[in-house]
Amino acid sequence: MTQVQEATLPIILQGEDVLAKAKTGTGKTVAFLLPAIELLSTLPRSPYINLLAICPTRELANQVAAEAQKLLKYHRSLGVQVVIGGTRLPQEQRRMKSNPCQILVATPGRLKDHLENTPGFSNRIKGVKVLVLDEADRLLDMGFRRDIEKIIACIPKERQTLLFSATVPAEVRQISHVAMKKDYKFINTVKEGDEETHSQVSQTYMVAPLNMHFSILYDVLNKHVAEDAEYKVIVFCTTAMVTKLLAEILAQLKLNIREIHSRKSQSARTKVSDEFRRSKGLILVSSDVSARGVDYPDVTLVIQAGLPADREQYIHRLGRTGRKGKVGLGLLLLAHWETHFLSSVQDLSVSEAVLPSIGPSVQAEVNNALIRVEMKSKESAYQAWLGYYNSNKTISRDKSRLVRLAEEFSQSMGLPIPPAIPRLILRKMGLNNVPGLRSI
Ligand SMILES: Nc1ncnc2c1ncn2[C@@H]1O[C@H](COP(=O)(O)OP(=O)(O)OP(=O)(O)O)[C@@H](O)[C@H]1O
Repeated sequence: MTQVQEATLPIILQGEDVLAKAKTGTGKTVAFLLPAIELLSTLPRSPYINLLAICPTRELANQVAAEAQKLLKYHRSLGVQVVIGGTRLPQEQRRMKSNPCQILVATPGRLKDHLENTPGFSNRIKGVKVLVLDEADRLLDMGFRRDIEKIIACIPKERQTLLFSATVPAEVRQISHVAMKKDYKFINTVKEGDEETHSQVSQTYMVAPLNMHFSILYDVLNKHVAEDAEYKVIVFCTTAMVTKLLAEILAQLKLNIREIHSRKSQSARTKVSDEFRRSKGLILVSSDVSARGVDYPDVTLVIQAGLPADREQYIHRLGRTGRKGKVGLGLLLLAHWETHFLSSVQDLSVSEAVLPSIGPSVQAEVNNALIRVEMKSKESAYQAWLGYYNSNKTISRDKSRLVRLAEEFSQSMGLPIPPAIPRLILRKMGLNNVPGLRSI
């Protein structure tokens, strides 16, 4: 057993509610599935759902269901099903009807959909004995909280609840009563004074002007690919559309690129995710859909380009490497005006790396690649970039500066004039009438 499994197993088996914090890649999934399955194996067979596990992303839900499937090898009478957004609802409804399983793994939106639209589902869910919130802090933050509260209102109060994450900010402990009994047990396997990240992962950051970022990324990736024949890299970007843009640029530069984000169809996401799990010699350019929980073995390098949403997201993204005690590398690439983020990770061992000197040939290659990338991708990336930084409290305070920075980003894509943005979108972002932005 891993440390978190050893620490939580006896307590969960006693029927207690548990909030557990353990570093990334240390086996939290088995830690909640194993005792939950043990409990289920003692229940009489019924058409009810007895274990409900909720995950913040579709890839993670698929992975947790696959892990459960493995653990059910010696419990043939138990079954697991997964319900996630982006797939056909009627298909899931038919599957649940023809083969009602006791274990359901779900993403919050689709689960709510079934509660509202699938006949008999709200009754089946009344059988829940164990509720798991995987990546609990994410599920309880503002983006998901309402859905989670609605779902919790539909399942029995008399149940066991398990919350797991690698990060448990103080606010999460305060609001955990939303899901758990007051006398829940908090199990923290990250020792006092120890970092929340792994010491075998070397963390560095670089600070450079935006117009150098694409060249730096290309240079760093090129060197890494040359140094490690078994390379397997994830490059995290701020938004889906910036992810798409970077994937297109790097693919033009002949790197072996795959792309994953919320604007891809779910079948494309699943295909890329499965391929990346199995393969080496690949670079996955990703939005935060891969930030948490997904277990891709042997990732050699994690790059975070631009400001991470917060400290927690930084830790989870970095945690895609260095899993199960393996070594790994992490690089955070920021512009000068993003360096305030560094204070939120100052207790982690993140050290500054020297900027690579970018030769004229690399610069020329990147410029050529930028010319070949479609205008539409650049326009969408610019708009998404503006939206992302506009939602960042520190940066959006000064709107005229925000517009200037967005113009820098646009120039870094080789555009002499920033693209125009639909008026409605500017209004939604609260940026209508801000000088320097063009609207259509
Ligand atoms: N007892 C064990 N011995 C060996 N390997 C294990 C053990 N338990 C789990 N694993 C494996 O360790 C890997 C990481 O586990 P898992 O994905 O559950 O980590 P995690 O702690 O949930 O990570 P994250 O915080 O990123 O979600 C998986 O490949 C899993 O199969």
